[in-house]
Amino acid sequence: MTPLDHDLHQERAFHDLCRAALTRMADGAAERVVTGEDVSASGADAEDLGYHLRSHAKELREEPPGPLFFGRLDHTDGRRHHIGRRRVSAHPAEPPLVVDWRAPVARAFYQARPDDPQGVRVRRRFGWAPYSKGDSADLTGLEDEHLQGPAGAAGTGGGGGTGGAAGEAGEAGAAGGAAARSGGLLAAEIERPRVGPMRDIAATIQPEQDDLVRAPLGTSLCVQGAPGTGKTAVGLHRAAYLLYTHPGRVQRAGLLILGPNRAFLAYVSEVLPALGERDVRQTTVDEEIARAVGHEPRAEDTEAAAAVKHGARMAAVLRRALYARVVPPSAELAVPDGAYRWRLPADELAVLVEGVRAEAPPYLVGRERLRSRVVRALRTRAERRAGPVGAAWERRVGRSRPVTALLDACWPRVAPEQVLAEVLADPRDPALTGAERAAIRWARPPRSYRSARWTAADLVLLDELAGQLERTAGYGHIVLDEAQDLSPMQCRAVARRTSASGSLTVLGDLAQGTTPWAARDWREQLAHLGRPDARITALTAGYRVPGAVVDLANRLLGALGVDVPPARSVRRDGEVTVRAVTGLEEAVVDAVRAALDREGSIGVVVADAAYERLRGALEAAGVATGHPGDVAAGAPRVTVVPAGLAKGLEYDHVVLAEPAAVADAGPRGPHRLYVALTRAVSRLDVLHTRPLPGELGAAVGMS
Ligand SMILES: Nc1ncnc2c1ncn2[C@@H]1O[C@H](COP(=O)(O)OP(=O)(O)OP(=O)(O)O)[C@@H](O)[C@H]1O
Repeated sequence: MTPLDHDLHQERAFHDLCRAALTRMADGAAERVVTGEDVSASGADAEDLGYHLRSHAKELREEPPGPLFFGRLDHTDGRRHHIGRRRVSAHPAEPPLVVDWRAPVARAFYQARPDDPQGVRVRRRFGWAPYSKGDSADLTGLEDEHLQGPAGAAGTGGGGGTGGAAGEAGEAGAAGGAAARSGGLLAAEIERPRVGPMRDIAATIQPEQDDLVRAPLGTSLCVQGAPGTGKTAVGLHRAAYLLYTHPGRVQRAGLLILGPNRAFLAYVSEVLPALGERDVRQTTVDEEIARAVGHEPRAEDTEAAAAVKHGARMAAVLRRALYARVVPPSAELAVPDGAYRWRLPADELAVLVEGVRAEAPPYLVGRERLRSRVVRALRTRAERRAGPVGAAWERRVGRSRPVTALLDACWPRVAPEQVLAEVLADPRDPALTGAERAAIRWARPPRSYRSARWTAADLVLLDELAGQLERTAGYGHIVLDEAQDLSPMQCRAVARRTSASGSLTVLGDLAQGTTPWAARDWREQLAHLGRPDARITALTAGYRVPGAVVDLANRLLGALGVDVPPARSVRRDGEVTVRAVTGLEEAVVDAVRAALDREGSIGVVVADAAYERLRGALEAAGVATGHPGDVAAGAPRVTVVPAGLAKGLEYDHVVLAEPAAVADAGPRGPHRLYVALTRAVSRLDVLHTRPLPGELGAAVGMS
């Protein structure tokens, strides 16, 4: 038996031990569900404890069948830790057999280097055969990196990793990235073909990513990351890390993941459950807003109207419209009280109204504040004449008809819909130009605000008004993906949902901004997000896109009008072909047929307007196609993706049909083309009948 066989044998036996321990943990948790419900003191405790035990037992039962560890640390002091996606222990009181990757002791797995070994002698990575539900995990290889010790330098022991990739450790990849340097198993994982939904990267998080994942809870971060640098992965792993590290605080305060669209959310939906976190809300900004305001968009804005409505000035416009109904009283207030009648003159009331208005509280808080100031003034008068009064008196006077009538006149209750309907029926705010007012003015105002048909941008404005009326309940932490695409008004909606002590993880790429209002500067966007001082970090090492594709995409950067560092790929593989063709449909069908001969997913990225035509051509040729984000088992391998939906998605093989049509679609067309070009994990086929758009044509000409 070779030393490698011996090690593999031992690790397999250890894995069997862990598997048995996990089964016992699941059985034990199930048993505690029963006893926990019996022994609790009160019904409420039993319910609470029962809930926690039940979800723990369920979690353990639902533990995916995959490998229970992916790494091992041998420390110089003799300690040894296996590291996996969740803690496994033979007994709760004993040290764990497998340490959760989020535990402080696991950090060195991601951060230790030969020049900073952090007490680690050997870092071991494991290679596992691909597995699916119902299979037991099969250990096929391992790879040791000696960070210190007799050899004194990094190198491999073992070998025989997944896909025969081990044994290449120490080789510096084209980009010289940490991943490329540190071995075959890591490179094999990064270059693995994509099938089904996005997977977690707990086994291969890179040091610069780990720094972001483990940043303290109170730190708001902004990650400017080139395509495929792992922004989304970092955001999701950070969410899992925060839930593990501060379970009480984060769960109580709430954690929210916001992504760009449903297809994207479907693609990433499996990552958190695979990391043991099943109860995190993942939604889009638009859906979150629609849910909060209780409306669906039922009308469309013109481009000009949407641009005005999404602009930052609308916050003040709405505020002015809302506060226009706060007016000084026209007469004195007189409140009957038994034999007395307490009075406050109009000028004194006007001072109270102005005082509250100047404090700028949320509108409805202001109304109540005015009520209590009025009552306090009445109380002073009453006590001067009739002696002390108590809380019951204050409550009675505060709710009396004259006081409520005064409030209704000076600081009336109002619904967000009412204010917005007034603004859109007759926009007058001087902060808007005549053209802007004309753009948002309703052509045919509805009879009542209740029957208004709101647009998507209107919902954002309703949400803004709701936030001006009452403080919005905030989350403890929000992970916001593709944040460059949010308008100032959408940013404000996110800011409102972050509690005062809460924090944000803002992920995005200014070069991938495709909405008309996409940000060009992070500091500005962060100010709209209410976190102007958030730490901005750039990620440039790309784990998705092969070097050849990155080089091509980087040539477009100059034309995108944003200042971002170019990406570099840590991948050693990848192919790009650019072909002028005469019939686009036939060329796409041929390219897809050829791609189907190889492993992995295939995305046909097309201009939005060409979606039906090219999808029809593929179906007519007998090629089954799926929808973006359809990651269910058995979904077709080929997806036709309108460029407008391509954001955040990835496919092994991308066929990009007619880049000029993608680039021509609106002022942000070149940014869309940049997104489309950077979806390929292994191979990119560019097919064109029209001349390639400027920068791309020049890049191809040069290469
Ligand atoms: N450390 C890593 N190890 C293995 N795979 C990684 C690592 N980091 C990122 N990846 C993979 O690279 C791909 C791109 O990651 P991700 O989607 O998070 O990037 P992104 O920066 O959000 O990209 P984009 O801006 O283009 O949407 C994913 O398949 C992800 O799993």
